[in-house]
Amino acid sequence: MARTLIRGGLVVTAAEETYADVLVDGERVAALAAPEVAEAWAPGADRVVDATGMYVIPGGVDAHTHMEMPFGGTVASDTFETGTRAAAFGGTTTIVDFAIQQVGGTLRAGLDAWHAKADGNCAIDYAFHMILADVNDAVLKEMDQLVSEGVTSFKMFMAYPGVLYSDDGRILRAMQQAANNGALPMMHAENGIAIDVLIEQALANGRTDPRVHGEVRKALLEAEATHRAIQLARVAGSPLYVVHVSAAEAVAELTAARDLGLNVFGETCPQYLFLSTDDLARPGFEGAKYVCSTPLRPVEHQAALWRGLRSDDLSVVSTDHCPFCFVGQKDLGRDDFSKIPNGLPGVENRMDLLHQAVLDGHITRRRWIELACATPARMFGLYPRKGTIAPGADADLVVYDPAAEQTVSAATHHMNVDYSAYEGRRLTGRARTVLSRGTVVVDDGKYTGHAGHGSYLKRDTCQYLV
Ligand SMILES: NC(=O)NCCC(=O)O
Ligand SMILES: [Zn+2]
Ligand SMILES: [Zn+2]
Repeated sequence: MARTLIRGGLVVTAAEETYADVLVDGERVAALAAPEVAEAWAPGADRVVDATGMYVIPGGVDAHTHMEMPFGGTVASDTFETGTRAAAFGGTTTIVDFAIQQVGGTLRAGLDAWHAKADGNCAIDYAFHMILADVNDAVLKEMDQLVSEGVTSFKMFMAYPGVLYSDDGRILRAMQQAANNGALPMMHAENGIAIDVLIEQALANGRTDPRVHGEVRKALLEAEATHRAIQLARVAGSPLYVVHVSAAEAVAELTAARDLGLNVFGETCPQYLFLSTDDLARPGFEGAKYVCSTPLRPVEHQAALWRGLRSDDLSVVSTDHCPFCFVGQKDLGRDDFSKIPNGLPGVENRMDLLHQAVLDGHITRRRWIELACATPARMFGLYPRKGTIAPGADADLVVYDPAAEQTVSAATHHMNVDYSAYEGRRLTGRARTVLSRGTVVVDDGKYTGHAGHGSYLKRDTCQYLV
């Protein structure tokens, strides 16, 4: 089993920052050691990585991706192979993707289909949540089985009527089941029925361009659904994780719930922190590149999101990576914004954007690691195997250069999509060397991993409950 020594870096975890050498034995971290101890270990090492002037951080855990997701008559453009490779370049070493139940189908069939897409193709480790698209008695029983197989979180949609939507009764029943089997319900909280009325009215008035997507998906309808989801979870006695929170009013609902001591958690995504309705309103059809749901909000909402991230009313930053090419995919909605496939690319950019947030004073360095590595690992039952650097943990490690300058661009990114949502943005900080279970998968800008290195992770239940 190969031994690696990572020498001279500042080890940053959610819990502490310390100068230490990291000893890796095979797939695991063996120890964090003082230089004299590492010195004695070094002759037996197969590889020594010089991390002087660098941070050594846990690999990122992106708990919200959609590789190869079918949506709006097309399929998200990153495969598990291309998407996980891009994630590795960006310092993310674990993804939790969403398997989807077909309406009328079983959870088993949905999960098997996602295993078939991912198996043998991933550059980094991966796990699955399950999307419940058709809750019924049989599905409720199947949920228990999935929990025992390590699929311990279930996403439901209050949005997208006729597609992935669940009504309140179905949501309540699934939450009751989760209250019994330990699973974590996840919610896409937007009032989709009301939004569909506003979409129809906008189109009837000839308003077809991308900016209207942001206008009809109102912040109040995100807040209303967030409130309703929280009350349903209280009635069921289950915890709740609200995905891709974008509106200040929705953060206020989470704050109120958390002030009551409820097991209610919020996630936001880099696009809501760094982009806004100004991007949706770009000239011509450019705004289509920024169509996602929940939508980008006016820039004023960002302050509430940053505040929520500092106060832990928002506990996780995931990407909701769901890329669609501008040419051939986003343009399905050229004459009707409601036909633009929803989703943004970002799995490669998350760690760097959040590091920039550290430099900009929004969050501390340790909070960066907490939001992007430790808490998602805890939330989804992967800790301490993932999300930290400690003896016995998987050696998913990033040697991070905090001074490297980069200009984000589709010309240089590794995601399989023809545009970058952050094109031209200058960032300081970049992953230099990335290890996944002890194997160097990215080395100084070069990919050294391979498809199939990534393993499926069977997850425990949520480790973040109060
Ligand atoms: N978010 C988005 O726009 N697309 C992916 C599906 C979802 O998460 O709702
Ligand atoms: Zn969603
Ligand atoms: Zn999503």
